[in-house]
Amino acid sequence: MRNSTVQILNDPKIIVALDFPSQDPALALADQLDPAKCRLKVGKELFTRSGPELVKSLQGRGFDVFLDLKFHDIPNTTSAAVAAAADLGVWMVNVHASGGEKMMVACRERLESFGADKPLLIAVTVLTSMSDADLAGIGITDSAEAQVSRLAALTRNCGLDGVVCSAQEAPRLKAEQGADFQLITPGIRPLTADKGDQQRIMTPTDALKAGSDYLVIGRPITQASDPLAALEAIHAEVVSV
Ligand SMILES: O=c1ccn([C@@H]2O[C@H](COP(=O)(O)O)[C@@H](O)[C@H]2O)c(=O)[nH]1
Repeated sequence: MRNSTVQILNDPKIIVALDFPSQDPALALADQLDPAKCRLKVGKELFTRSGPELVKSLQGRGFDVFLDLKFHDIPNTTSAAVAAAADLGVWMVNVHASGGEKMMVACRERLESFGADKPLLIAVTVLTSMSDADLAGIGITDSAEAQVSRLAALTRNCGLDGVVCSAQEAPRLKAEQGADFQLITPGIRPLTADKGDQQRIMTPTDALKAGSDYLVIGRPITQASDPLAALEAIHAEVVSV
């Protein structure tokens, strides 16, 4: 069962991406962090190495976990995968919106049996590492903003809780899909941080002002010389937005 205590008491907006190669550095960082100030994201590398046990270890430390495996497969396979994530008691799980309507509806329906313990189900629109030119390279001639808008509308019509998008798209999506449709935004970069491979970026404060519900932040925290200080600085910046 999901630990909902933290969620009831408060609603941390920062999700720290634990993009580490193994369990030890991930837990070492988690042990410095406060579940009242952040949630944690487990992605493909860490989950492939350390799996459900690592998720359980993080939950045992009081953290809500976003399992960011971006499932993209046929409806039967993907819905079984999100049910497996729900069995793990994660707070949030995701699929790719480009998997289409039948896949997303199958996932939502499969989670209904989990009742109040079901995780939030969200869909990735256009990866924040992609520009308009990158989209053209895969045959999508619309802008990233237009493609995100189209996939967000599809996601909402399928009854999911929200999308992963860039904070740059947040004002348009809030206007089109409503305030309750959750926007989870990676590509967050404090002014002094390296952009790295991200294309559609925004600062933490600007992202919240634009309408982001949750900020996914990895390297600006995990690669900082003092990760705890980096998180504290971002937390202090956004707590009053
Ligand atoms: O569109 C997307 C979807 C997921 N991500 C993930 O978020 C973090 C971002 O990490 P940074 O180090 O802050 O760039 C990472 O785990 C990605 O897999 C994304 O960036 N964009």
